[in-house]
Amino acid sequence: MEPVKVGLLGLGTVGGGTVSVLTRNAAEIARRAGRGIEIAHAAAREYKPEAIDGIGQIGQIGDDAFAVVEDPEIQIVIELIGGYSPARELVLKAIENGKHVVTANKALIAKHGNEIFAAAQKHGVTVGFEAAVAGGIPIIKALREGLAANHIEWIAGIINGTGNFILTEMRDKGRDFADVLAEAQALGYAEADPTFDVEGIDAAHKLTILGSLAFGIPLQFDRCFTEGISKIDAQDVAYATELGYRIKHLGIARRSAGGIELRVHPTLIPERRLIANVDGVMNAVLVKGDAVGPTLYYGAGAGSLPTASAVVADLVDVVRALTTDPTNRVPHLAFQPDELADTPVLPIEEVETAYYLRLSALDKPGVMARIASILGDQGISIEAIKQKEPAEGESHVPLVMLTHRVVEGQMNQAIAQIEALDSVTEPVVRIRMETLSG
Ligand SMILES: NC(=O)C1=CN([C@@H]2O[C@H](COP(=O)(O)OP(=O)(O)OC[C@H]3O[C@@H](n4cnc5c(N)ncnc54)[C@H](O)[C@@H]3O)[C@@H](O)[C@H]2O)C=CC1
Ligand SMILES: N[C@@H](CC=O)C(=O)O
Ligand code: NA
Repeated sequence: MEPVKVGLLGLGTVGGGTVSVLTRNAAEIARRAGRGIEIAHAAAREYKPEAIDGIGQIGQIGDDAFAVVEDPEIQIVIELIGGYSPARELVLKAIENGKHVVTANKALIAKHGNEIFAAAQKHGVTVGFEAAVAGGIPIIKALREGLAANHIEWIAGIINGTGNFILTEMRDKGRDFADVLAEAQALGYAEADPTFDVEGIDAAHKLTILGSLAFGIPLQFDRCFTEGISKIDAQDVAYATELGYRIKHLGIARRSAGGIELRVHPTLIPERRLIANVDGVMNAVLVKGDAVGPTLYYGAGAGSLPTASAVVADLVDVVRALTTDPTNRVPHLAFQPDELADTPVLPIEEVETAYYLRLSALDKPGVMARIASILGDQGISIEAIKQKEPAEGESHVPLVMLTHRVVEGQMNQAIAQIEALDSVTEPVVRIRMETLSG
């Protein structure tokens, strides 16, 4: 049989890796897919030909991405340019032209996925996006297929490689934030705009997708609570370590009584937990299903070849299904499109969790009692408290506390009252704790 002709948009970190993987493993991939796969037409504004193994295998390379999606020879378009626009227009045009799409673009799927999947359904084509979440880890496949029997209770994941790389290097080697970020950029891990990595936006894109796959709800990126790693203080990393915890940037999607929690934020995790020991660019996703129990998926969350592994896996899936009836294909969001639920996504004020608090209070009688009574009035009980040594010549002492679970709205009120005390001069630092198994 003739090889399938695919079009490739973007020849950067992931695009280049995709060309390399398709070249080096061509024979095995063809044995799996049932046909050879040929990159007949590629487009990139910029690329380094010398850095891409197999570049010579590409039929035609130009700089006009729309020429690829309009090319009648192309059956499948791989979108690896990133960003919202023109990626959205290119993908919609490819779909309208009856082409299947594979993309690594989580920003695009999280924000425009509902529109894109509806268009794909209308035109009988598939959009693969395995590379969009946790890089090379086949987590989308696991949720859509491997765990299809389960009522999913929660998901918790380290889903940004750049952020995890930064936190790990800072903790283990005492390196500077900006210096590690520059290295992550040089290694091709970071987003075009690295604030997406460090402010949690990239993780929120990915969690939005995971939440929809797990709970069968439409994609709602705007409802995902998002806090990044840029404000994590070295003091808190050290205090957390003393208390037996690691600080990781976690995405949590969880069913609770009132709705669904979708939140990404720095999180204290007991250091004995496997996920607390996932370091560097590695990602890990924990999924708890009612039948299977907890499951854990681990692998490289970013980088050229690991991400290309997921892109090419999607490509193989699409090629295998080219001749099947579109209605028999695995649904994009794991649930049939007309079976998506309108379960609300909860505002963060309604989420219940435990907290690490650090505050700086004047070292005089009665202050601690006042703070304890504010917390008590909000129904917040303290599990552990440590008073640290004040810095030389300082009249304020750092107080570190771990609380039991409380609804965030109540914690907000307690923190506002504590910060209003004359004896407390700096904002209270609050880091949420991982309490899923509790
Ligand atoms: N780098 C990584 O480790 C991972 C990246 N991703 C996603 O993969 C996608 C690609 O990322 P990277 O390869 O890292 O980006 P990159 O910046 O290395 O490469 C982007 C490529 O697209 C080209 N391009 C951009 N706009 C274009 C346009 N309008 N027309 C034609 N060419 C255009 C650039 O010239 C370049 O060749 C993004 O959506 C990113 O979020 C997903 C998982 C991991
Ligand atoms: N910038 C992202 C790339 C992969 O999705 C990350 O660092 O995780
Ligand atoms: Na993946």
